[in-house]
Amino acid sequence: MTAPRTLLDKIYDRHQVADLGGGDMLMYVDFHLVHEVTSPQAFEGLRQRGIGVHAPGRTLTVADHNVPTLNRGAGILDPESRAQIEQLQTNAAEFGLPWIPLDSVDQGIVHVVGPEQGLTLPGTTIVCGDSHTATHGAFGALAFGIGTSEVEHMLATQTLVQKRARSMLIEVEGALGFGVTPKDLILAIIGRIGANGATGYIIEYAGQAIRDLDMAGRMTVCNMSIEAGARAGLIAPDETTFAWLRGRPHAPRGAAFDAAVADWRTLASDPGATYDKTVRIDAAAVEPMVTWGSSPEAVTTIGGRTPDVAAIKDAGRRAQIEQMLAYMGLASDQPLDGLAIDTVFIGSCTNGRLEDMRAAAAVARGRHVAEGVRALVVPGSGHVKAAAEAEGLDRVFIDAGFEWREPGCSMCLGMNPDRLSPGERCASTSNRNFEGRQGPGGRTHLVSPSMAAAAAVAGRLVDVRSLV
Ligand SMILES: CC(C)[C@H](C(=O)O)[C@@H](O)C(=O)O
Ligand code: SF4
Repeated sequence: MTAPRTLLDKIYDRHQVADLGGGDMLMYVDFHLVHEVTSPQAFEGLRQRGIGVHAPGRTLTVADHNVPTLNRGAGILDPESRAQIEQLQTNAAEFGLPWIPLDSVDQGIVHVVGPEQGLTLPGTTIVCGDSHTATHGAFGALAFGIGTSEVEHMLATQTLVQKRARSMLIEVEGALGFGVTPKDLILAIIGRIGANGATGYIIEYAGQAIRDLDMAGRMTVCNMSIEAGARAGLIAPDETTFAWLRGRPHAPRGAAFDAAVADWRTLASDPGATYDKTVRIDAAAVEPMVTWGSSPEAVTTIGGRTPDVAAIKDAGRRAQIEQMLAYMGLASDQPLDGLAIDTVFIGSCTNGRLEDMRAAAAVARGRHVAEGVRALVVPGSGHVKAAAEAEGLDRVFIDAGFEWREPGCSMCLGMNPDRLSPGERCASTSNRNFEGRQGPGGRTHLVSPSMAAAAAVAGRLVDVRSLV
């Protein structure tokens, strides 16, 4: 009898091409997603070496970070952004790779596009020159971000040198309470284990609360694995996964789909499989969360307060927290509920899916954005946008005073025109609150889509549960 294996072990075993010794393996990678930011030097490297792309059919190029979300027909005004996107398009043409044009309904944030197209499949390996590639782990795919030199190695060989990561099981038992979302769950997990809590690990999320999540929720959770330091996050594929994938453009079809499902069912971790570390979370204890600092671990419940600086014994830690509070324009021991905000951003690869749009629209419906607040809703892809519009969500948002934009990374990070001004305070559904992330001097509070919509209508951070 073979020893019980985890989902991660099974994916490693299926993809190991060669044992390189010293704990390293050469890993076959099934799919490579490529965006405009981390690929230019990789293509240049191939050009200099006079080599092509090994598996063009297992590669997809799409621009997302630098794309404008308004007046796209007018072209890209910023010369650097324009050059970067044109370069990706040129590279795709030169190396014979599929490219999604900016005006295609298929365009969107790479981590929304991959699953939507059925390119993200259980048991596969997926990489992208982007840290939030962890998103795809929601399907039981081993998906992780790589650096530009690895992008070049991938393009040339469809393989990577990898060390087997340590495994961490995060078991979330029970059910999430009313008004509590997958975003709150992952923020609570990061608050609990810390921004480096999973460094060196790949997390498998399991337990009733995880099984109960829809695919959008699972993607939200896996997306932020990297914010806990993990290389990747994984969730065992189940009926929810299979139903979501059926009929997707690149998923297997007909009998091949059924055969694939039979195989995918074998991927779940075996009973008795062991992990290097286990963390248990009680779902019922999770509340709507909001970050107060410039690290995702600087998080508390909406009813919570900023840390009481005087009570922090460790001088280094105290200095760090004082620095974060100063950047955020917050005092020690200050309540978060009621804090006035200037801007709201609903979107990103964390929360830019149809289910997120619906959650935000449910709060926005029949209400209005508070005086003086700028509120952006940015669907994660053209398909999310079209599906939301088919349900009339665009009207709900527009009638409520939100701006309804074209898909892209948008205000998740300041690489395109959607930015915060210095000192501006934003309730954001994105995944990082680092200093300057949404624009120099911008102050980011990470929240769920419903909490972001609640902040927009109230003009301040507020417990969404008090609005319903
Ligand atoms: C630009 C890209 C390399 C970066 C990443 O790796 O994640 C970005 O997507 C981000 O979210 O910070
Ligand atoms: S939406 Fe944000 S986190 Fe996701 S890929 Fe774009 S910049 Fe990175």
